[in-house]
Amino acid sequence: MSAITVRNLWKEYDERVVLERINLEIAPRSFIALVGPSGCGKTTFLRMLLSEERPTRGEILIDGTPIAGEPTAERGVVFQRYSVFPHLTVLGNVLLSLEFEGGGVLARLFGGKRQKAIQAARDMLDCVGLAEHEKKYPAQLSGGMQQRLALAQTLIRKPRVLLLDEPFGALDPGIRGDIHALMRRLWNEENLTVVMVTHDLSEAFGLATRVLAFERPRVDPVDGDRYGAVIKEDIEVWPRRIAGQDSPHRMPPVLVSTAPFSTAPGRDDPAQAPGLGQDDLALQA
Ligand SMILES: Nc1ncnc2c1ncn2[C@@H]1O[C@H](COP(=O)(O)OP(=O)(O)OP(=O)(O)O)[C@@H](O)[C@H]1O
Repeated sequence: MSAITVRNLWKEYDERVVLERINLEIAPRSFIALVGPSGCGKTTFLRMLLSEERPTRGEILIDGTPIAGEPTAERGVVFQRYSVFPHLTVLGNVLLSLEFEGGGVLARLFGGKRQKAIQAARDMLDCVGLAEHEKKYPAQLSGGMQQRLALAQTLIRKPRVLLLDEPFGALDPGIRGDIHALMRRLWNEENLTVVMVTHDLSEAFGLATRVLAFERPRVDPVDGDRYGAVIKEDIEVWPRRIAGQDSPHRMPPVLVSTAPFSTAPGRDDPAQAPGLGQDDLALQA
């Protein structure tokens, strides 16, 4: 389960109303796309789901329980900017995520636990198509590969809710097709409810089960900050997509890449394999 309930949510910054009267029921394993004009509050909404921002009014519940006041492992996030650590290898980045989960930045895994963690990290890298690149550093990866690494870092912690803030916005169209296929597969295979902010309508309709459009319905000509955005449109994508039953051939061909997810060398491949890093915790087992 990972149903999200949003009740009468408002967000104001000083006198500025950004969002108002947001009411929403998100079913478990939905894939929600948030679209809308720049500045209408999409990222602010996502940050409230993550607890990086607090609502001015209203509440957010996951499975009927109000969300914790700070980010927790049940909610994972991937941003447009690459969030990987440049001085760690691919494997080191994923393993560090598990070590953080163990209890903050000072946590360390030892012995059998560490071996298990390394195996789990390798399995996750295999899942996102980076198994052959575990010894490389982020600078040696393409943009698409770095975003796959960011996804692996987040998913290794087994979040129930995955929050994506324009995660593929910086990728060129060919690579986006590959990572869309990966995203579709992860949503189908993992037990995830996904909320994704995007400016790309074809991405929204190509991946999501439901598209929510935020917009300011009222404008005060004297006080532009008086009214916030609301959910103006709430569109269920048709034919209906169901997690675990979705397959690329059911989707409108114009909206999605039909290219199968591939780990073969090519445009999304890095240059060279580097040596091992002395400071990489993953490789000190
Ligand atoms: N910490 C903050 N303090 C004050 N104002 C903020 C803060 N964070 C966001 N805002 C304002 O809230 C509004 C909504 O911002 P937000 O980033 O959520 O919009 P968005 O829809 O995600 O925009 P974009 O599509 O351009 O990323 C903007 O006017 C922004 O300036």
